[in-house]
Amino acid sequence: MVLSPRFTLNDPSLLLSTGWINDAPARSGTNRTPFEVQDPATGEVWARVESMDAADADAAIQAATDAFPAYSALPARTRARLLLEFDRLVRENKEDLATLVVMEAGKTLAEARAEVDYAATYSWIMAGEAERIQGDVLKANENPSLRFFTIKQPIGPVGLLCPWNFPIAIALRKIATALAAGCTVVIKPSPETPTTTLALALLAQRAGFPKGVVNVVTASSETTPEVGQKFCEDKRLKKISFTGSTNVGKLLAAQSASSLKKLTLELGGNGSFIVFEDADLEQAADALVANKFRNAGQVCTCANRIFVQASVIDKFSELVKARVAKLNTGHGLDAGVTTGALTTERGAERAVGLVADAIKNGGTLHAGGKRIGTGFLFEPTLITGASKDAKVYKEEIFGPILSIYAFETEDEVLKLANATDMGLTNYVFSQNIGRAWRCYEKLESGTVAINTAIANAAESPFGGIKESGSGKEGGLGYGVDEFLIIKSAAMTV
Ligand SMILES: O=CCCC(=O)O
Repeated sequence: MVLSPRFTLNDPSLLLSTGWINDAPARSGTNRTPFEVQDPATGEVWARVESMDAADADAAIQAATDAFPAYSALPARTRARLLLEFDRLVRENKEDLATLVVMEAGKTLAEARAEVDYAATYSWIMAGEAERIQGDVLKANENPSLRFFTIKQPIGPVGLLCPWNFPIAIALRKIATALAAGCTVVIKPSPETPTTTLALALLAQRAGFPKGVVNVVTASSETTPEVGQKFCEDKRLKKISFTGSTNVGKLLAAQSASSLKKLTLELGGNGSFIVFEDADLEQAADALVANKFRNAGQVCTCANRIFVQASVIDKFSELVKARVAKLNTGHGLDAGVTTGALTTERGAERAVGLVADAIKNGGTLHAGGKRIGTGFLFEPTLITGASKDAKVYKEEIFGPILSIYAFETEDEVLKLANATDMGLTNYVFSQNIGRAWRCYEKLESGTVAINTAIANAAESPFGGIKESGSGKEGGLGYGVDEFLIIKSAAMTV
């Protein structure tokens, strides 16, 4: 393990470099070379983590399978108490978890702390969900002597596949929901961000979750495809919850076909941020900059296509430009930094290509546009006037690049916003309540945020439509239902 001198942890035991199976550090059976974890802001390697493969995943799945009967039989209140202790430990270790998030994902410390707070809203709400899992009693409509019942039961051991952009929030959201439902888990973090997931597994153990309930398979970028395939094809796992790209989501769906596994897929977005001439433009500009440059733009719910009504586009663009000029890009642990790094080298290179393509397609660059330093830092970038042939319009940007387009009418912008295969999150800024409501109803996305950049919270069900995925996470009942089966009964009285 290489430990960067840039940081220390209050509890150094939280930094693990192996997988985690049956409540113990787990090495790969095939002795592969451990994979490297880079500091995205500098490119330095600061940790090496066990590279596990499909055979190691098999052992983790067996551990979750063995633990399932006893764990799923625990009273809901016991599961709730375990989750509350887990939640307490996450909050108690907030600084260390946030530091790990900065070091592996490249966020600023403020963003990483906010991510830990956000993550813990899921462990908190899921503790309550454990006790709210109930069934129904129904009288038969045609036959007075028949009664129907339903009970909800945990679906079984589950596989959780996580991305690198919210290493703690997405992992904890999935783990806590599965545990509330009574499922045991095998989780595979992204190769870029394994250490926060491992710290969570250790905290789950400290919270008292029984052996084998939470298992972690740390795969490298080389072994990730075989581990993903193993999760999908192995019949002991009854469900996969995946967050990541639409392409990988489609691949996992195809691989899961042989076992007809239940899937929750949180996939890519290409959301619109619509600013009408009757909007509070200052509020909309603040929200846009907060939304677009959060985590250097690497958020599936980031606005991708910014549509501004032609009558206010110049004024609005100036407001945005002034705000972008105040952003300060750098290492997330350094004071005064507002915008961290892209998490991967390929992300930074892609951003370079997207800017070049936007300029080739008629765009004017008003700010940013370049990589900085030795790592994967990229300047917050503002472009106007690019055509709709530009990749920044057609593809999910996933970087700190903001590209603004003009529209004339409500009908026109709704058509433009919906003309995409994606349907995750759209944003609408207008002081006209009727217009805002019409947009909410007509926009084709799982979420519509109105006059706010905050689209998600643990109490609100989150999940896309169209090629942005299927199923929900969080929300009251919705997220936990994804990890449950409904069993019906009929009885003569
Ligand atoms: O990148 C997607 C995660 C979005 C969220 O949980 O707020």
